[in-house]
Amino acid sequence: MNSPAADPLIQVAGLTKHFDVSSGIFGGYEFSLNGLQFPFRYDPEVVRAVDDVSFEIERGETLGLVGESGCGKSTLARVLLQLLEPTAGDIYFEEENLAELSSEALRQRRKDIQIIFQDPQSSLDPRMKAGAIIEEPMQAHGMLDAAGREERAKELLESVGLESQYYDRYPHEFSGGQRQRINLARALSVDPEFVVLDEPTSALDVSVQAQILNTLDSLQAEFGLTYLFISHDLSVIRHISDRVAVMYLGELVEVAPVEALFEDPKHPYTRALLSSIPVPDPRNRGERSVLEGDVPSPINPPSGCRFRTRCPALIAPAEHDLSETEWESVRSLLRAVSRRSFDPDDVDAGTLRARFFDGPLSDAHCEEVIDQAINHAVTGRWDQSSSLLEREFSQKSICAQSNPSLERIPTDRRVACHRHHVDGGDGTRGTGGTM
Ligand SMILES: Nc1ncnc2c1ncn2[C@@H]1O[C@H](COP(=O)(O)OP(=O)(O)OP(=O)(O)O)[C@@H](O)[C@H]1O
Repeated sequence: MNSPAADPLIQVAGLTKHFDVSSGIFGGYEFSLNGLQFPFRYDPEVVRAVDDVSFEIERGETLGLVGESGCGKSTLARVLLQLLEPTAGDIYFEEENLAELSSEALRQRRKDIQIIFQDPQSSLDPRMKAGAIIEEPMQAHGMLDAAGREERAKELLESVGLESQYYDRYPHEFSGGQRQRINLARALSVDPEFVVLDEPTSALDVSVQAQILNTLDSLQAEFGLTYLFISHDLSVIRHISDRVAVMYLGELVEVAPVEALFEDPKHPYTRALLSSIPVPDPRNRGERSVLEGDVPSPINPPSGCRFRTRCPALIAPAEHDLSETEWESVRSLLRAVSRRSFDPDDVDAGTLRARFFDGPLSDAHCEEVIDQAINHAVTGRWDQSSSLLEREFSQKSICAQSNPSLERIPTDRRVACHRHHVDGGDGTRGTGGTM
């Protein structure tokens, strides 16, 4: 961590979770018999779900965690909750390293960390009444006697916006929003310090969502709770968070106070995410999204910056002598070829070139490469075209050569982007234009 938080409740250092998904019973192993190599080699396939993630959560704050589906948010939450063992890294709770606790101390600590899942239905046992559901964790931790637990369960029902007489009702007698409130009461029953909310409102109607978010706000104040709020819904994240961590392909790319992040996103991925929020303007019907292409596989993520294959701000290779406008045109061609976004039957080399470039490039080598790449593309040789562009341009960019770490930039945030790790930190130095 670059700089410790004022009063961190949770500190996460270099947290990593990889899943071995090698197929077959011998997946992940290489055989050798009497020094001879087995004729088949099974390369381990590893999903890099969470990779070297470090952050802290201050006591009493809500840290929002946002990112596209599959970027590792839920895995991170499960590792934090000790539901999954980390591959590497440490989690400190009130400065205690959870990995170093005895099993009894860890059992006690588990009480302090609770989770609320997305689907309020499946997490409630249909055969149990609300009261018993809320009391179950207290019983497991030996808290209070039966009468004390009942009293506490009834108080909690009221704290979460229900009525104490609901104590004897079964889950099917409640609406989706009410069931999520019962989950909240159950999580709060053991008096936790930290609650992970994993898409807690995604399965609910919009009007119910807002009510639950308001309840979460008041519960935080009443019980002094610290939240990690996971969502892919940026408007929910903006409503609830004090700070926001943006995750892409297993890594954190930006961590910033909520308003700073929404008003002035620094990482190109954050910018792309924010610009894909639908604009509620009837004249502007386009749901503008600059998030082009698919998320690469976490089994084989791109070298260097993992966002570089979709990044509209890829930095020009230092060895090329291109103007900003020229590099922008090269970048557009790179993205168009990798997305195969034109039909080779409908376009000849001259027309395609004119779509991206005003005239010949000032760098003779680049000019030659672009010519070849365009010729490959218009004859349907997509792979040759994209590997040539990848080799001559993308791979030579610093973005492909080293993975930018999450560094504090001269504002109030941390960003993992080479563009911001330069003097001034405004991300505009060097060839490549502004983002
Ligand atoms: N048990 C597992 N075994 C193998 N791969 C897994 C396992 N759990 C998650 N993954 C993979 O890890 C990556 C991260 O998944 P995760 O569910 O953490 O992402 P997420 O951001 O929470 O996505 P979503 O918003 O869709 O829930 C994905 O590629 C997923 O397929």
